[in-house]
Amino acid sequence: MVTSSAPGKVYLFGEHAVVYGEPAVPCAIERRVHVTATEIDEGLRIHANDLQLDGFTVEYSGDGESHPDVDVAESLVEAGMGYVNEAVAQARDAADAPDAGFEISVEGDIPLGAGLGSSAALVVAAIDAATRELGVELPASGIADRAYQVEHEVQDGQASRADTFCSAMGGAVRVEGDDCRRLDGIDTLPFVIGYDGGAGDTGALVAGVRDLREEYDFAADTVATIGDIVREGEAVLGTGDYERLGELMDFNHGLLSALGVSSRSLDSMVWAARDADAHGAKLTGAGGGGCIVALDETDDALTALKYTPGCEDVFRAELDTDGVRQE
Ligand SMILES: Nc1ncnc2c1ncn2[C@@H]1O[C@H](COP(=O)(O)OP(=O)(O)OP(=O)(O)O)[C@@H](O)[C@H]1O
Ligand SMILES: C[C@@](O)(CCO)CC(=O)[O-]
Ligand SMILES: [Mg+2]
Repeated sequence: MVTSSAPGKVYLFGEHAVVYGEPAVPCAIERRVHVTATEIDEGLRIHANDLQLDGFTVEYSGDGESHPDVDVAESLVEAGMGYVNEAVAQARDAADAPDAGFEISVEGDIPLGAGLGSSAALVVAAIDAATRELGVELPASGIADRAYQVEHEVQDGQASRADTFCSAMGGAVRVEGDDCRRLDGIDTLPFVIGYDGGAGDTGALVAGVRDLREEYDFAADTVATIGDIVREGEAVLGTGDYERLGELMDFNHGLLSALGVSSRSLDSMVWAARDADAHGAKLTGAGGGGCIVALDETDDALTALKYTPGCEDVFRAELDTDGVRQE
């Protein structure tokens, strides 16, 4: 039996534009998904107690046609099964053990579908735990690569390497197409996260941006401008100039909003943080609902968000310099 964990992330800059080859800077945060893998004779049995609806938890067999006997949206179940099935397939491939059976248990403290990269953390931790259980130790970069294949597959070809690379490596990273690297010397950033309790449909949101980009040259320019913000931002990152970083985050949020991926609750959390004198604030991840990230080393944005209608949870998220690890 092996347990591995991997962190979620926030985007300092660059989500959505990264899908079109612009750079992005995601940062791992100290919120993790833990996956325990135990080799069994055959098949795949999954325990996912976080996949809850109306008090039901989901347990299912990943093989065959059987679906869990609970009242959960089919799409949720399919996605959940897809991530674990494909992660296990990657582990079997890496260990050259095509028939290995697994019992997999998943638990985490990353809200699902909220822009904090729970799917990437799940896939990265699952590949690490399952390969180790089979006696194979992959380097973090190898896990990142395989985890990307899984997200790409499950999300119908609409995934960048950003979430999976960040979760596998930890820290602040820079991703531009296939070029992925860790940014050295960034140990701390004062992230405050506001969560509206909702979720966005990543596939639909990415498709919406793609359509706008195809329809309007100025939407394509907007995506390219996000790339300019990222290039400016990465130059500022090492200096610790939070004032300028925040200004660039604000600009990035405005452009994401123009691309149609913000929402009323995300906007009101962003404004609550700004009104409380955060250096800057923006949505993180696919958008549509879920989380915003603000930069503030005082408790002011934290307190303001606590009293913001539509904000269900607010917490500080330390930058996690550790990526995937065995527990
Ligand atoms: N702890 C968990 N247990 C079971 N399934 C999980 C868990 N965490 C994530 N998942 C799977 O990942 C899906 C969420 O992935 P999705 O990409 O939609 O959102 P996200 O990764 O949280 O946010 P984003 O990709 O915008 O950063 C869930 O619906 C579920 O299938
Ligand atoms: C919206 C997006 O840029 C980030 C989702 O966390 C999609 C991706 O990069 O795969
Ligand atoms: Mg995801």
